[in-house]
Amino acid sequence: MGANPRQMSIGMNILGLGGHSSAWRYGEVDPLSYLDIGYYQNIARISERGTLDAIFLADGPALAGDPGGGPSGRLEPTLVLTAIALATERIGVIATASTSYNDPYNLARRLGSLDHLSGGRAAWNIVTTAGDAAARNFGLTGAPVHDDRYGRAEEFVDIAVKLWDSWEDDAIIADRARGVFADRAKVHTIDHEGAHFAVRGPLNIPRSPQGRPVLVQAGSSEHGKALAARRADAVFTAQTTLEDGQAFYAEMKARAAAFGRDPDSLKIMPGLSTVIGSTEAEALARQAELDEIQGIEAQLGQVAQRLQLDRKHLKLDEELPWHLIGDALRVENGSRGFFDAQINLARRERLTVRQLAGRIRSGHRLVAGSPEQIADTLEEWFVNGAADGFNLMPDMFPSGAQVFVDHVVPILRRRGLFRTEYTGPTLRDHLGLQRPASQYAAVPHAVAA
Ligand SMILES: Cc1cc2nc3c(=O)[nH]c(=O)nc-3n(C[C@H](O)[C@H](O)[C@H](O)COP(=O)(O)O)c2cc1C
Repeated sequence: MGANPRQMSIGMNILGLGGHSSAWRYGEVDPLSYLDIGYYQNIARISERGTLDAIFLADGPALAGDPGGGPSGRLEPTLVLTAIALATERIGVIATASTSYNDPYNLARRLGSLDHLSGGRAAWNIVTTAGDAAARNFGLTGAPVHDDRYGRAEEFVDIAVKLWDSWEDDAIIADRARGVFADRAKVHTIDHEGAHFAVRGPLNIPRSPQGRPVLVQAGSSEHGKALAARRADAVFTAQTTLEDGQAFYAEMKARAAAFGRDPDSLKIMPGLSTVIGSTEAEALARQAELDEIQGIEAQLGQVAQRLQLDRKHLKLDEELPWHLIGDALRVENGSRGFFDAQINLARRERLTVRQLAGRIRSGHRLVAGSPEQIADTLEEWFVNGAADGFNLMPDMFPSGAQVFVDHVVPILRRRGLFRTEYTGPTLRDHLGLQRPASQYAAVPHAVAA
């Protein structure tokens, strides 16, 4: 019997009412659905019916964008994902949370609790949060500089892992007769003293069913890649061309190996924005209708924001103002990952601003096509060393998730590229990741009574 064929992982990224910023105007759901837990639970049930790996929620502790232009706020992810976990049985739940605007003990506790409540299906998408809007909600005048954000993030993640490990797997005894609930020698203080934090521990909940929540990292700068290579189980990334995807994939696998890790223990999951029709023509018509509703001005505003350019410098049918696009310093306040992905695409293909706006949606590669064409592009990246899986951003919910599950998943299954059923209860099972042991196992160091 040969080894199980390599199969892709697929996440469903519920971005508001859809990846297209005008989804709310299309009328498929009430514009306030992004505040209705039933809306999220419905998409999660559809995605679980398609045996997807996880529901993913992006996040930032600030109102993202113009409140007048559309539903730009977000409910707090761990609360939404708890309700999703209780409405589903297998699908994973990935919560984005910032290392810049949280503290390690409370966040480790919140995510550890989600992992317990979901039966081992939780993950943390680690971000450092670019932009001044969030900073100003926490007493700062602007975002901490990129290097400092990541210095804090590295220490933050190490503390969270120590806290999740602070109860060994066999710490719980629960012997009613003898009145012994846990083995004190297997519940450890972590005694962390670092540049940014001092945390004694232990965590006030035992180790979770999958050992620890899965760690996802989103951010493709040098610092982002270094953190992912050392610590992450998966990387959510934003490459827009197969070549860039292959280069990033090879680099990340090599970086993980350089930390002594099995390269397969780090899953590379590029984002993909989709518009799916029964034919390519139908998909393109749907995209054109949404773009028409949105208007080119709003699309240009998104390009300008991601490239940290003033809108007035963008000329619709000309190339980007290359003389204004500097080097890494320009993304001090943005995301290097998104910046590079768009610049590389525009430069390589000499795209006009209008063409670039039509190729990118929610910061990611946009493909509009039939179910076969969507399956083809997923297969192309998966078999050609550019992805272990994908984080999907359909143009609109719930129809965008429904059509993927009903028409693309069956094709992927027929091609042997995707599971037909869940083979285990935890998110680590879905992603093919090992269950990590506690770093304190067999360490003679008991918590002070
Ligand atoms: C694919 C991808 C997804 C991201 N999602 C978020 C998010 O949900 N919230 C957030 O604050 N930052 C998000 N970011 C930005 C970074 O995680 C983070 O804010 C960081 O400052 C910039 O990352 P980078 O410069 O390493 O790319 C994302 C970045 C990438 C590449």
